[in-house]
Amino acid sequence: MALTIAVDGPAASGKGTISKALAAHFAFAHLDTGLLYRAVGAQLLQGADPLEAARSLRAEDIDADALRNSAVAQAASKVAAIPEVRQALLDFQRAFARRAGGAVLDGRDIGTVICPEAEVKLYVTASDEVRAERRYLELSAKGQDVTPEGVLEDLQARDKRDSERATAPLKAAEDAILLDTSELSIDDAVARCVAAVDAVRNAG
Ligand SMILES: Nc1ncnc2c1ncn2[C@@H]1O[C@H](COP(=O)(O)OP(=O)(O)O)[C@@H](O)[C@H]1O
Ligand SMILES: Nc1ccn([C@@H]2O[C@H](COP(=O)(O)OP(=O)(O)O)[C@@H](O)[C@H]2O)c(=O)n1
Repeated sequence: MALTIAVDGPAASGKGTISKALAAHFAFAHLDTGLLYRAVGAQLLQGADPLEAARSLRAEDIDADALRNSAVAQAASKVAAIPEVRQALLDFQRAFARRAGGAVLDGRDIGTVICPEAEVKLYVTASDEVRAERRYLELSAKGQDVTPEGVLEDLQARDKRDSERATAPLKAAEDAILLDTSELSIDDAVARCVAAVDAVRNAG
């Protein structure tokens, strides 16, 4: 049974890790929608007009590794507050969600705006300190010049901007399953999500 799985949550909560694992487990396609906003944010940093950048974005041009740093993340959350930018990225995400073989999308507004009809919605959280520690370890392992305090500030500033914006703010859909991963290993978090998806598949 092909499903759409929507995975939302704040920065570095583990939603990408869970989404990738769900896609591999169920042989569904996966879209990290944050990369779309990061790609537009990176172009803003190079002086481009964000709306032009969003309209001309080609998914195949996105270089994920080059986009995973704090400067691009901040720029992403700024362009993400522009309603026309979100609108320009909407059709691509909706088309992806309807793929015949099943799809997992992760972001901020997947369960609320992009795929309100998704059969499974997960909202992944973890405490600020845990998320900052994980992101700090991730970025410093890649050789980036980051401090734990700087990473915590980056996450909190983005979460505030993402939650308070008027268009498609970060929030759990009313019918989302909430998962706090603060005290869960990756394997345990993924196992719970697989079980949640299986419950829907078996009921359907
Ligand atoms: N349950 C977990 N326990 C420990 N580390 C985790 C867990 N989930 C994710 N991570 C790690 O935390 C970092 C951020 O996870 P990621 O999935 O990229 O978050 P998000 O997509 O929400 O930004 C990654 O380095 C990832 O390996
Ligand atoms: N569906 C989405 C996905 C990301 N975003 C924005 O893009 C930024 C980067 O998203 P991301 O998912 O790559 O960030 P992390 O959670 O991985 O740190 C977020 O802070 C949001 O501002 C969004 O507004 N809507």
